[in-house]
Amino acid sequence: MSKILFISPSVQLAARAREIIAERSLEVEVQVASLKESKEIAARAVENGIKVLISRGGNASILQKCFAVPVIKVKLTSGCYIEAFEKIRSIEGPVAFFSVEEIQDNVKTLCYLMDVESNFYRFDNEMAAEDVVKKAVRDGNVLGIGGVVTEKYAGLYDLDYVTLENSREDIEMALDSAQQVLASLQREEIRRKSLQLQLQRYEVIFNYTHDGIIAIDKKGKVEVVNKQAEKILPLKNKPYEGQYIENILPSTKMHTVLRSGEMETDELMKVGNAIINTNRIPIIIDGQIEGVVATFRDIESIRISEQKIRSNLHKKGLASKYRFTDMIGESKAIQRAIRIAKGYAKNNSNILLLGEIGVGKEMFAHSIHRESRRRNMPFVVVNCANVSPVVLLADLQGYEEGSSPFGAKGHKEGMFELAHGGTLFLDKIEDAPLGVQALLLRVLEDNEVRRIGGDHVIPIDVRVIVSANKTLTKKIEEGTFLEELFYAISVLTLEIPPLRERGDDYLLLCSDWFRRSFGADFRKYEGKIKDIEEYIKGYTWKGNIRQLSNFVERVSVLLKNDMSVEEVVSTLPGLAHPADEKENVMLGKWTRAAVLEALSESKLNISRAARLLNCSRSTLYKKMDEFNIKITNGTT
Ligand SMILES: Nc1ncnc2c1ncn2[C@@H]1O[C@H](COP(=O)(O)OP(=O)(O)OP(=O)(O)O)[C@@H](O)[C@H]1O
Repeated sequence: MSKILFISPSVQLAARAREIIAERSLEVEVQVASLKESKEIAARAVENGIKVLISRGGNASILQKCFAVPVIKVKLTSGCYIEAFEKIRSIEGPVAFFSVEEIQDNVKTLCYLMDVESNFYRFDNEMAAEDVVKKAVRDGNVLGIGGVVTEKYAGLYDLDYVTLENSREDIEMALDSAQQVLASLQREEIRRKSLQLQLQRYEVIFNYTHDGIIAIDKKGKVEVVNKQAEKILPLKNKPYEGQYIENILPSTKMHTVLRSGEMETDELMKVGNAIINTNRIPIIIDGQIEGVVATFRDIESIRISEQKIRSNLHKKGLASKYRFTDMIGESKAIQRAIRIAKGYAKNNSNILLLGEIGVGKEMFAHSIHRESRRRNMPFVVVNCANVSPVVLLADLQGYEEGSSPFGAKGHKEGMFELAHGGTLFLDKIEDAPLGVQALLLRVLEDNEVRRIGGDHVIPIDVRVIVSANKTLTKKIEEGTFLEELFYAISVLTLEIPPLRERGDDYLLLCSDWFRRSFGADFRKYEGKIKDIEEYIKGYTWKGNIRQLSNFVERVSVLLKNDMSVEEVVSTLPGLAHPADEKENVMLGKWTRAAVLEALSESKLNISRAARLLNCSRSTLYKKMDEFNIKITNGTT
């Protein structure tokens, strides 16, 4: 549909315009209309989507006054007067020029040079047109020159008349201008729409983010407040926009950032019962502070919703059970392993955990998952030892209806599918049969899995952590473990030290397990337990963690059966030579996230947070300073 309408006051002009439009294959509609009709026609056209109007003389002036759309005028250039001046030369007496706008100066100059007595009459509507013609006749003019409106009245009052017609160039110029105006309007429209889209997008983000947001201008007046900010903060004096920030949030610190221009991030504060994390960011344009935007996050509620997700996963048995803080051990060896594991947790590559039986490989896998970005997604454990290849394949791949290798009914999701988005822990990978190894290699390479009997592949996003003992290398040499699979799973490798290399950690483990084993009765047996602990202090534990846990269990049973300490110690098999040296160096325990979590859990109570982190208040203050964690008393 055409977007340009040419409203012509004369039939002749319309015919010429149509000719040019057809020649140049333009999309322009042409209509002939008198001064009276043109307004109505234009109104309808604009309603139907016309974006640009073209017209001439009085019509054009009226349309310009009445409509917001651009109106392009077909101008009467000096060339239009050639015919008129030919005629003037052949007559005697004054000549009347009729026009809506001022007659061009060069026409007046020509009259002067040709010694023509000329009178100029202007009008701006139909009635005025008749009046000016009557006046011209009364004034004794012998010839009238003008457009089609006055032509009609010249005939009526018997005035000889020359109708001015536009040249081809005049029409072409108007058509070109109209095309250019339309093109720029359309460009503007596209820009406007994309701006609107962007604005709407920001509005949605602004109102549906979990963060509260407040923006103030350079005078400290509130520009916007989102819904979350209202929920999180005790704001006063609605409506907020246009008010000084202090009026709606008296203890705000946004104006200090407005003065300093320095951003303040991750400040913690207590608002009512909630712990809020705040960022205050100055908006700086060309070196000038133009305002401040502050974001607020209720960490308590985030923690609660994360807990909800985790508890759902727990219900399904797909959540990790341990985190690094559950790990007992202060030896250099275990702390080094924990530090490396925490580094691996941030990465997304597959991990190989190497270590003897019961050194805590599975506990490390759980903790790595818990520390990783995938923490709220499933953690799935698959034991590769002592399981038949058929069962293991069916467990990993899943099967479609009617394809169960055991004739079971229905379909089953495979472990890879269950672990989607999270972590799959393959325990004792060295025992995986070759067929299973081949499947694992395929899945790890392609990131997709196909159920047994399935006809389509399922894309998966899973991080794989595997555990193995030292026999893995031997199996690769023997050819019973695929070398390619080893490379795929061992991008990051962590060797977990055996308990005998962890100094006095066995004592810490014992003491923790005794507490758990005796529970509420601990106080009753505390004396005897202390004696046992004193006794084993002089020895080095030669067994692994599992043996130590069995030892604690046995001692607990014996003590509960009223055996004396002497009797109990006589049955201690795992103890050997006295420890040569004590290793008790704390390393790598501190992360910003751990400090924030402890502060959040303790509701910003420094003493409680320090207890949670197992350190003194002054150490905690030092660490908060190091990690740039500030606690303020205000609300923002
Ligand atoms: N540092 C630790 N602190 C507290 N408990 C631990 C620690 N390391 C291991 N344990 C406990 O010891 C037991 C054995 O740990 P885990 O199952 O993680 O070892 P593993 O190396 O995976 O054993 P396996 O070789 O038999 O698969 C678990 O009950 C675990 O909770």
